[in-house]
This record gives sequence, C-alpha cells and structure tokens, in this order.
Amino acid sequence: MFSRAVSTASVAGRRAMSGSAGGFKVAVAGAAGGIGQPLSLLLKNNMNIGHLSLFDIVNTPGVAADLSHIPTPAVVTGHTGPEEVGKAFDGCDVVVIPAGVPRKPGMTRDDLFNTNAGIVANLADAIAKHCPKAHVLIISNPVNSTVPITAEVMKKAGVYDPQRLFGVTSLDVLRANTFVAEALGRNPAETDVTVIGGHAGTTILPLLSQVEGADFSPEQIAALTHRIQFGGDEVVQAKDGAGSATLSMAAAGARFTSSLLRALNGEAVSECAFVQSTVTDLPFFSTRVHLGTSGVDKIDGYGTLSAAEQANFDEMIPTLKAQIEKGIAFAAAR
Ligand SMILES: NC(=O)C1=CN([C@@H]2O[C@H](COP(=O)(O)OP(=O)(O)OC[C@H]3O[C@@H](n4cnc5c(N)ncnc54)[C@H](O)[C@@H]3O)[C@@H](O)[C@H]2O)C=CC1
Ligand SMILES: O=C([O-])CC(=O)C(=O)O
Repeated sequence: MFSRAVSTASVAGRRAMSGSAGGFKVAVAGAAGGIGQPLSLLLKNNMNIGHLSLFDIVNTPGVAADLSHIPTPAVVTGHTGPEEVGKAFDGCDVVVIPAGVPRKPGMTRDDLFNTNAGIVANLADAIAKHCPKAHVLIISNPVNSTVPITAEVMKKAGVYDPQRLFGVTSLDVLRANTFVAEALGRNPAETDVTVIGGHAGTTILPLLSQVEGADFSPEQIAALTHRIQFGGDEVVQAKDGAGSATLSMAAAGARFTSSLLRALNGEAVSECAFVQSTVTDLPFFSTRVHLGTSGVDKIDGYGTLSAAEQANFDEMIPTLKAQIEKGIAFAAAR
C-alpha cells in the first residue's frame, strides 16, 4: 500500500520537480527491519533517488510515512506483503535486499541458509517478473550462497545479467578501513582497504600487504585479519541475542548504493563486491569492481599476495566453493 502521504500521480509529479541528477527508483526489500530502516533513512537523503520504495512483509506504511516527512527529493512509498511486491518493484532501477533473519550468538551465517535462501529466491522471482533490468544488491546472509541463488533464479527466468548482480561486502571494507586506520593512526575516512573473497569468516580476506605505507608486523597482520574476518561475530556477541550488525551495515549498504547510482550517472567509481567473476576458478568472487552506466564495468584481479595472504586464500577457496555450490543446488531443486 502507498503511504497515506503519497499517491501514484504525485510520485511522477514530484520526481519531475525534484531536479535530482538521477531520479532513480530504488526499492529496499526488508525495509522495516534492523538494517532496512536505517538504510532507508540514509537512502532518503540520497539526491540521486527520485522514488524510494519500501517493501517488507510488515510495518512499511509506518516507516514510509515517517521517512516521507524528511524534505529531500525522494518520494517514499510503502508496500506490504507478496500481493504488493509488484507495485514495490515495478520499474525499479535498483533493488537492495536486507530481508531475512539475522544471526544469534553461536550461529554461523550458513545457519541462516534454511530460512533466508527461500526468502531471497522468492524476491528474485519477483524482481525477474516486475523489474528484470534492475541492479540487485544482496545483503541477506549467507551472501556467499544467496548471490548464486539469485543468479540461478534470474537465469531460469531468462533475465540474468551478471553486470547487475552484487553481493554487498562493503561492511568488510568499512571494518577494514576502521581497524587499519586505528592501528596506523590515520583518518579512517581516507583509508580504503581492498577486501577479497566472500562474506563469511575466513572467506573474508583483507589485503593488508597492499595498504600503502603500512609496515605491519606478522602479529599485527594476524590480529587485524582475524578481527576483520570475525567483525560480524563481535557485533553478534555484543548484541547478545538481539541480532547482528544493523547500523554499520546500513552505512555500508548506503555507500554501495550511492556508488552504484553515481556510476549509473556516468561517474567513474569502484567498490569491492561479490560478483560473477573469472578472477579465480570460482563463479563468484569479490575483488575491486569498476562500476559504470551498465553496472559492473571491469573487475580487477587481486594483485600480488603476501605469503600469509596466499595461505589464507588457498584455505578459503574450498569453503567458498562449497557455499556457492550450496546456493546453486538450492535454486536447481526449487
Ligand atoms: N551483507 C552483510 O554484510 C550483512 C548482512 N546481514 C544480513 O542481513 C539480513 C537482515 O538483517 P536484519 O535487518 O538485522 O534483520 P531483521 O530481522 O531486523 O530484519 C529483516 C526484515 O526482513 C523482513 N522480511 C522477512 N521476510 C521477508 C520477505 N519475504 N520479503 C520482504 N521482507 C522480509 C522482516 O519482516 C524484517 O523486517 C540478515 O540475513 C543478516 O544476516 C546483516 C549484516 C551485514
Ligand atoms: O555477522 C553477521 O551475521 C552479519 C554480517 O554479515 C556482518 O556483520 O558482517
């Protein structure tokens, strides 16, 4: 349902009046959740968005009404339940998906597979039907499996375009930037660490040997790498049963969405993301991705690894392969 404040006619009218550079339609699926709400708030402040469409199975009218009072160009609409997903996704340029359950202490991201695989697959069905040309940004865990699931669902529907599918690993980059800057006494906002692989434990590999001007000891490298790989667990433990990272993830999701929209507008932008890739033998892998007006433009390799990074890389590949294959098998069996 549209939020009370907005009608379909006024969406078009205000988009025309907004004067925003992009006027893109961006949907958030899972918009009423722990990530969805702050992410939607940050996106409401993005001047490239003309229409912010909030989808969830609960509570979107309230979130939409609340955000609609913020004076920025994005018109906000709220849509609840499967019967309204068509309206939510119709004509979207970008769909961001933080829908699904989060971890509790003691769980791995893979423990979320049984619940979240089906949620993401059903949303991918709806995207294939209602906005097959949208760029799809997957936040729902386990990302290492939910991205391949989305690709397979889109392939079955005949609308898959690898340039438009992204697993959002930006939170690993934000954590790496924060922890590395802290160790070096630098400004975190001016630190940009490359993080490769996937988004779960040891499949997350920060390339600390490539941080310019850093001369970390082997002990520092080991400690920083471990903290970046298990930063998610740090938050899950601190929240003590009340969920996982939401606010930092909202910042990460907003950063990636903002970069993509700038690229769609013609700016040269790069971000690390988990995408279809030939950089390794695996079908999906995260390295630095150059974004362009059609989404993925060029995918960088990972450069020269230190001996410690190479050891982590070799250990990661079979784990990541199994998680990707689990996603592909799930989609094939649907
Ligand atoms: N990629 C990453 O770096 C990160 C991923 N995550 C993942 O993001 C997901 C969401 O986390 P939170 O927001 O904390 O969870 P949450 O439980 O607070 O919110 C999830 C929202 O999804 C909604 N939802 C459930 N099924 C849906 C469906 N079929 N369609 C639309 N909406 C649906 C729920 O109603 C809820 O509002 C989890 O899977 C979590 O593991 C969390 C942090 C970082
Ligand atoms: O740890 C979790 O379950 C949520 C997540 O992906 C992260 O914070 O990186």
